Amino acid sequence: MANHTFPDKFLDNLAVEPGFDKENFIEAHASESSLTSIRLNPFKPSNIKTDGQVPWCAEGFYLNERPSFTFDPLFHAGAYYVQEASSMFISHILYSIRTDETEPVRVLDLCAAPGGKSTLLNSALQSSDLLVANEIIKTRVPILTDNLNRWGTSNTIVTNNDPRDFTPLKEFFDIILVDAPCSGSGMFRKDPDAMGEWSEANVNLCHQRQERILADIYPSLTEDGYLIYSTCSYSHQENEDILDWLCRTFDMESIRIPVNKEWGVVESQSAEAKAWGYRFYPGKVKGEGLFAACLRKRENSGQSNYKSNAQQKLPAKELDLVKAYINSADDFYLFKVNDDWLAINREHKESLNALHRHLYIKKSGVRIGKLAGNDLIPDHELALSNIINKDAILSTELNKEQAIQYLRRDNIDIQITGKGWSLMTYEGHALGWAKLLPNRINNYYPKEIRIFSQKQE
Ligand SMILES: C[S@@+](CC[C@H](N)C(=O)[O-])C[C@H]1O[C@@H](n2cnc3c(N)ncnc32)[C@H](O)[C@@H]1O
Repeated sequence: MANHTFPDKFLDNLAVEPGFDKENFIEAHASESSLTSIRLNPFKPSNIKTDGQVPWCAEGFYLNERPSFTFDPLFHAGAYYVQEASSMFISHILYSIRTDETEPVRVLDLCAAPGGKSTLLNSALQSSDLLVANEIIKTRVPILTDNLNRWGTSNTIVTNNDPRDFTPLKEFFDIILVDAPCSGSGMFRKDPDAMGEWSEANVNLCHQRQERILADIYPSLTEDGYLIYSTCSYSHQENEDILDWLCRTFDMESIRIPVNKEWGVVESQSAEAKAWGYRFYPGKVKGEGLFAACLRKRENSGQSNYKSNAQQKLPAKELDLVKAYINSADDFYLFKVNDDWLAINREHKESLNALHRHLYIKKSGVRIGKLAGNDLIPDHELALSNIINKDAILSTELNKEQAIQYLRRDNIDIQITGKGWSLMTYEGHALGWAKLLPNRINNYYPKEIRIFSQKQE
């Protein structure tokens, strides 16, 4: 950080913000030490050693050293996600606003890739709740689906759409997270080179884009639904000014979120509407820069009809074959896309059909696989999912070295026991599939996500 200086006007602009401590902020950015934090997957319990809890997230933990995540099979199994600690505050907001968990909700994460906040939200949801994770940029969709596949839940749909494509889905989502594209100053400590790209002109452009995104998505929020807005920028224009614009343009009320004083989070209020915002400054919090706020919609955008009679006729024999691979199969809506069988929690069938009419769906629930005669060619998504019926399937437990060989798609040094499709597991967590043959193992770990690096960091 020593060779980087803050952009002109950046610190002057920040100096007027409540709770901003210039010296402390500069010192935090000058320090060489970087924070590493992970969030454990509640659906894949593990014994990962951690070094202290992230105060605002029960599943968030700091690590004193940054290990080589690439060479940790548990990372590939989805036992945890590597996430910056401040971001985890979004789940604190979700828990604060959601007082009745028996009432299912539809949640949209509009700007979702690479999926940090999608997996965070998903951890706080039940299978009867639906999470739609959307990413506008096509090339960023695969990383989002990979991360959600690793998380393993079956109540998630991934879409690849512009925010404006959601406008016709009137009153569809009960909770929308807009983790908006922003000028990124909150990441200066992690990525000092970003300082060179910062400018007031870009902050203004970001502000305009944020307004556009929010205007497009607003009709799809239900009356009394919650909008969670966040950025990793410190700029007033992208934060409190956006809250004022929302309250001026729409009928929305600000929601105050309880924060513990010891967390170091600064509560701010916008100038006009006095809407609450939560500012995270490195040096004050153990995390990077973040702004987050929550508002409730108080008007109705005119309901659309989402009832659908769409029904696929599915061959009963095939259906039975597929069901054998799923736990509590009757809880799922099974359907086919081309030759692939997929499963999503039964409650989400209508939502899926409604979304299908407006959006490009890239993932829905869990892809089970293809049938070839009486055999299932199982999909990688099924291996990582928490709906797989492990009793019906052969498993091969690997040690760390063998797991790395498997994740690289190398030959695995192992005595073969059994025959046919086998889950390859590490510490009991599935990594993917292999086919066991009498004298060799065919490694089916997906090529695109294999470990490419030869050297352990
Ligand atoms: C801050 S990042 C999201 C990080 C993500 N929520 C997470 O926690 O992993 C913002 C995302 O917005 C997307 N984006 C860029 N322009 C956009 C636009 N005009 N509308 C919607 N999303 C946009 C970017 O591709 C990026 O994935």
